[in-house]
Amino acid sequence: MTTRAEAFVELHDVTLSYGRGASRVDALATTALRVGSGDFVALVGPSGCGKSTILKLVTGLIRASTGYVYVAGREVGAEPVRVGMAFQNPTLLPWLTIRDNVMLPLKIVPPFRAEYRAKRKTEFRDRADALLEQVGLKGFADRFPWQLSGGMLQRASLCRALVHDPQLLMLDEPFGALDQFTREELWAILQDLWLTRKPTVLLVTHDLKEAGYLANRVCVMRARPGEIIEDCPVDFARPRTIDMTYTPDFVSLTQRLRELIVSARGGTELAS
Ligand SMILES: Nc1ncnc2c1ncn2[C@@H]1O[C@H](COP(=O)(O)OP(=O)(O)OP(=O)(O)O)[C@@H](O)[C@H]1O
Repeated sequence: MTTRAEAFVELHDVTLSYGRGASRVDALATTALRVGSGDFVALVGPSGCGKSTILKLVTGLIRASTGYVYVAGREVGAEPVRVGMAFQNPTLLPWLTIRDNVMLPLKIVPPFRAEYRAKRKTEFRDRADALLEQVGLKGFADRFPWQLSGGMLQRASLCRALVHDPQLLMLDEPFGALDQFTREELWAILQDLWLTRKPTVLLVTHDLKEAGYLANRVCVMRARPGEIIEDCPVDFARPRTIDMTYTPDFVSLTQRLRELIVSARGGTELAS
């Protein structure tokens, strides 16, 4: 088995094609990506450039056509890695309370599963409640998902993604369905969660301001074939604020990212 020590996540000369023959889609051309432990990397680019494909490769949902994917120094799938995930749709279970939804990974993911059965439920409950308090949902633990707004559901979904202290947090457009004000509130909450826990984060987003606010690096991709065309460091001090997003340096970063995506699309207009 191949091992790799240096980066927490590494795509080493990976290509990925879906399907075969006439229906084959080359989703990723030769791609290299290295993400250090505790780093926060955003993937941005036009629709269909392969952002979600990279997340699927890193979680082991699909296998690279060529090349290797390493997570925690081992080929993906070789060793279980604690992963937390959040998507555009919060996907909470409607028949469980918010607290029980947040505790779900502790019932499923080893080693917590065994500990849960061994009656550490009270401790786990406190852990879920502390997280809910950190994201401003104190007092909502006993409610059901249908009783919460979209922004509150997404906060709960972040708690569920983090409750088992994942080494790797995968976020696929987690705030894409929310209004701008709620989204900005959640950026602050996610930054706070990341600063206190420091998981390695891969964030897929179409929102360049979101990428610049949250990430330490923004990887810009282009489509057909999908590839990373630029890896931009983002050096603004933490904790970042919404005011920072109006500074000239931040505006010029998002402008540059936008120009890269416009040229990657091969056009002069950008829809979003
Ligand atoms: N299961 C599949 N079968 C065939 N083609 C696929 C499959 N999944 C993705 N693709 C194709 O692979 C390419 C990359 O898809 P992917 O979903 O990774 O892009 P993306 O950058 O996440 O797009 P979006 O921003 O629209 O979500 C696209 O051309 C897509 O149509």
